[in-house]
Amino acid sequence: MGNAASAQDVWKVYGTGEAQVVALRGINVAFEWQKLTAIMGPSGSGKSTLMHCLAGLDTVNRGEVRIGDTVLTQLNDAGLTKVRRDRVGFIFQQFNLLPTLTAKENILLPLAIAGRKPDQRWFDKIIDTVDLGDRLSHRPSQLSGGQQQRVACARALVSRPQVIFGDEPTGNLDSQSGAEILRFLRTSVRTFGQTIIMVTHDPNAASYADRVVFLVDGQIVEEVTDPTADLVLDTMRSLDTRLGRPDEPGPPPEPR
Ligand SMILES: Nc1ncnc2c1ncn2[C@@H]1O[C@H](COP(=O)(O)OP(=O)(O)OP(=O)(O)O)[C@@H](O)[C@H]1O
Repeated sequence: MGNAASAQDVWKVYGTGEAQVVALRGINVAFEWQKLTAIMGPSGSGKSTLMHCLAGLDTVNRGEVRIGDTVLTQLNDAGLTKVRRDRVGFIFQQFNLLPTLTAKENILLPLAIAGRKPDQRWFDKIIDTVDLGDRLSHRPSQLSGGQQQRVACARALVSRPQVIFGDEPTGNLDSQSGAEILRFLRTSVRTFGQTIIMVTHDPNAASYADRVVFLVDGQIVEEVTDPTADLVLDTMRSLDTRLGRPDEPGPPPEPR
């Protein structure tokens, strides 16, 4: 059944002339269905850029990005909007909840925007799993950071997207709240068959993943499966002493 998401020879360049930054240099990577995959790498290595390109939040200069069988890089803006609305979910470091809406309204907002009706049984199951039953009528300001992120996780899951993208989903949380979110993400994958791709700086967070891919300077240089935090940490350390920017950066990307 193919892959949940993939990038083939993807290049991303920001700016022009002196200010030009090549953020992605010919990325080839595929993400399996029903797996939790972490993307790691040093600051500035291109993790967020890769995630944004995979999720259709940003365009690429060259190469092909797919969600399922759909080639995102062939879609126009309207097509990309539809993919983002109907087929992917997002969890951000800053939670990104609307302050004037209750937890329940925030969770149901993506469905409301898409004009879809919530499946009550599925909604109840998610609320039960994130343990928010007694907080549904609270506004974000009345919730702790961990509770707000659980609302954001429920919001991402409620529409049953093909892929959920997380950008440092535990980056703003203390270790206990972070662990709750990570356990929840893993449960979503194992129990509900969700596919999740998350960017993280944290070896402990990455250890919850089925697989970790490592970026250095816009290239995928390593990956590990069934990682432990120690293995992730060792791999991160070994990256520091390996591949810097290649002498031959390859053909310059053609602007789209
Ligand atoms: N909008 C932009 N304009 C110009 N350069 C950008 C832009 N966004 C990112 N970059 C550059 O692209 C490179 C990759 O950035 P990106 O944010 O993807 O890295 P990252 O690995 O997610 O970093 P971090 O871990 O610090 O968040 C960096 O050199 C960054 O400065």
